[in-house]
Amino acid sequence: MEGFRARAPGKIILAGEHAVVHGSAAVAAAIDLYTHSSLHLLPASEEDGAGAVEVDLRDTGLVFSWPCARLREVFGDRAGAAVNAPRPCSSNELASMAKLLEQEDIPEDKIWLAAGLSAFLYLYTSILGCRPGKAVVKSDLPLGAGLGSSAAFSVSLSGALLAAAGAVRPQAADAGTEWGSFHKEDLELVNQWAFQGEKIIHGKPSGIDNAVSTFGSMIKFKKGEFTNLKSSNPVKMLITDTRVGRNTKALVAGVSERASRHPDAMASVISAVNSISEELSSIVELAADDEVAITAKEEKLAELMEMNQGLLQCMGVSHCAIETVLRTTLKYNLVSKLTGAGGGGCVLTLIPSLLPNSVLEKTTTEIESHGFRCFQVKVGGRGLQFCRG
Ligand SMILES: Nc1ncnc2c1ncn2[C@@H]1O[C@H](COP(=O)(O)OP(=O)(O)O)[C@@H](O)[C@H]1O
Ligand SMILES: C[C@@](O)(CCOP(=O)(O)O)CC(=O)O
Ligand SMILES: [Mg+2]
Repeated sequence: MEGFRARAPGKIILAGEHAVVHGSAAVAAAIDLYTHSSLHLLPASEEDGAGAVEVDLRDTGLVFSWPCARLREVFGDRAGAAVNAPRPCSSNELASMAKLLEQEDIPEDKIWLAAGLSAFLYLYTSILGCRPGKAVVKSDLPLGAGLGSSAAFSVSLSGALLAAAGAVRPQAADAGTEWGSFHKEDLELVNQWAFQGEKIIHGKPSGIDNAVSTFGSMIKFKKGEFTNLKSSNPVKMLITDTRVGRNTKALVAGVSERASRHPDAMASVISAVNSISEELSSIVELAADDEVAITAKEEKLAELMEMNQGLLQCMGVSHCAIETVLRTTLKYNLVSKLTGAGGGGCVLTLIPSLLPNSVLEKTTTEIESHGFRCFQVKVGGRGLQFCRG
């Protein structure tokens, strides 16, 4: 039985989250934590309508399965309908999926999974129709913590599903690895489908998370368009997961509500964030080849991150756990900002290249004494990759 495996990275947002939903520029980079999706198509049974679509969500320990006949009742038989023309999920389809999922007895403490399951069902049936198959999803990322697990989920699933449908052609594996990529136009198709999945999970996504998860690297993103940033010096970040659960859809909606209550003030906040992202993106690309130049560059990045954090607070998306991390790192002269939707989740701390290891260790120990979890990631790596098996 042939298998299709895809992995897509999570991301950090260095500047511009939330404001990017309202048209501002933002800067994001892929990180070396991945969501893996694998897919096996099962032979269609002779008896029409037999077989099932199953998804095993390893991070939650839950497996869901729907008879193909039941899926045909909900979605119709749209096999191969418009694989090359991604289209949004209609409100009728969303309502039908919600009804289908009501019968699943999702545990109350995992009810947030319903959004991911709807995205799965929509992507699966849109790309492959209602034919039997089994998908397994597993992630290195904390889910719902600001590191783009929803985009990595939609991108890796779209990659595996489109490869199984024969709509994209995987390239040969890179030397020394089992992973290869896709041609640029294939990545664009994956990205468009993944955006439809993000819409189901986020409500009103900007598209930055699925773009960086698909294409990798570090990007400046504005109104659906993006450019690659060539960072000549590595950007080192400490990530703190506050472990405070939150939901991107609710936070994005909260910022929009604040914007409709205070349109002029919020327009100024969004415009200030745009200037910060534009300046940050040009600083990232500056070539700094001695210690003095590197330090000057890092000081500017830190100051911009600090200003961005202040504006995120203005938008109402900080949290007391985030503020605790900010206060702790400030004691060691280090600057932090939330990343992703905020309201809990993860915080970034810029690690200057000359920072003594002992200071980094002390900072980490003190942050973790509050019950938070710290880790480091590689920034700006590959996007979606694929292998068979
Ligand atoms: N590996 C996964 N397994 C199941 N659902 C997932 C997975 N990754 C993401 N999701 C879905 O995405 C949602 C989290 O997305 P979101 O609130 O945008 O946070 P983030 O993208 O920052 O992790 C989860 O509630 C779930 O519905
Ligand atoms: C808040 C936002 O800018 C980023 C959300 O990222 P995450 O889902 O919290 O990883 C929303 C978006 O751009 O779609
Ligand atoms: Mg998300």
